[in-house]
Amino acid sequence: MQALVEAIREQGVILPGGILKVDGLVNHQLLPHLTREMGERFAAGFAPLKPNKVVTIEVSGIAPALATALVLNVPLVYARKKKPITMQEPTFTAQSLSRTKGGAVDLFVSSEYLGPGDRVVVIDDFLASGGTLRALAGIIALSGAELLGLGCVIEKGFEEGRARLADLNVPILTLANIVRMNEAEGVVVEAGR
Ligand SMILES: O=P(O)(O)OC[C@H]1O[C@H](OP(=O)(O)OP(=O)(O)O)[C@H](O)[C@@H]1O
Ligand SMILES: O=c1[nH]c(=O)c2nc[nH]c2[nH]1
Repeated sequence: MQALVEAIREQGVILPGGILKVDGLVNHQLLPHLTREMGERFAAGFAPLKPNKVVTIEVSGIAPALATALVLNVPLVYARKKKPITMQEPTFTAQSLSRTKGGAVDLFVSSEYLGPGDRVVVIDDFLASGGTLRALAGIIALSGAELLGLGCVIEKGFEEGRARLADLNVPILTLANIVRMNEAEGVVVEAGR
C-alpha cells in the first residue's frame, strides 16, 4: 500500500528497543483516508474466504479492523484487555506480551460474540514477534470458531513473526513491511505482502 509506505517514511521514528513510532497514523492519531484504504485492501484480500466476523484487539487494532468490517459488512469483535463486569461468561482468555507498555496482558473475548460457526479474519496494527496474534488465535480455537486469515497493517519482517505463525496454516496479509531500521539507513520500508 503505497500511501502507507510513504506515510511511514515521512513519520516513522525509531525508538530504543526496536520500536517504530507511528503514532501519527496508527497508534494515537488516525488519518481516516489512510485507514479507509487499509480496510479496503484487507477486505479485498479476505472477501473470497467468506468471513462472517472480524476480530481484533483493543486498542490500536480497532480502527483498521472496523474499516475492514465495514467493507465486508460483518460484525467486528475486539478482545478486551480488562474484563468488564458487563462481559458474559463463559469467556475465552489468553495472555500476550505488550510491546509498547511492557508486561503480560490478558485478552478476553466473550462466548456471546464468538463461537462455533464463526469464520474469522483477524486484523491488527503490528505483526512483530507474532505473540499477540498467536494468543488471539488461541482464543479463536478455544471458542470453536474457524480462523481464516491474519491481516496486519505493519509487519516488522526482521522480527520473523510471519514464520513463527506458519503452523496456523492461514494466509497472512500485511500492507507495509519494515525490512530493517537503524540509525544509518533509517526506516527501510517496502509494500506489504
Ligand atoms: O507481534 P507482537 O510482538 O505480539 O507485537 C504486535 C502487538 O504489539 C502491539 O500491542 P501493544 O499491546 O503494544 O499495543 P496497543 O495497545 O497499541 O494495541 C500491537 O498492537 C500488536 O498487537
Ligand atoms: O507502536 C508500535 N511499534 C512497534 O514497533 C511495535 N512492535 C510491536 N508492536 C508495536 N507497536
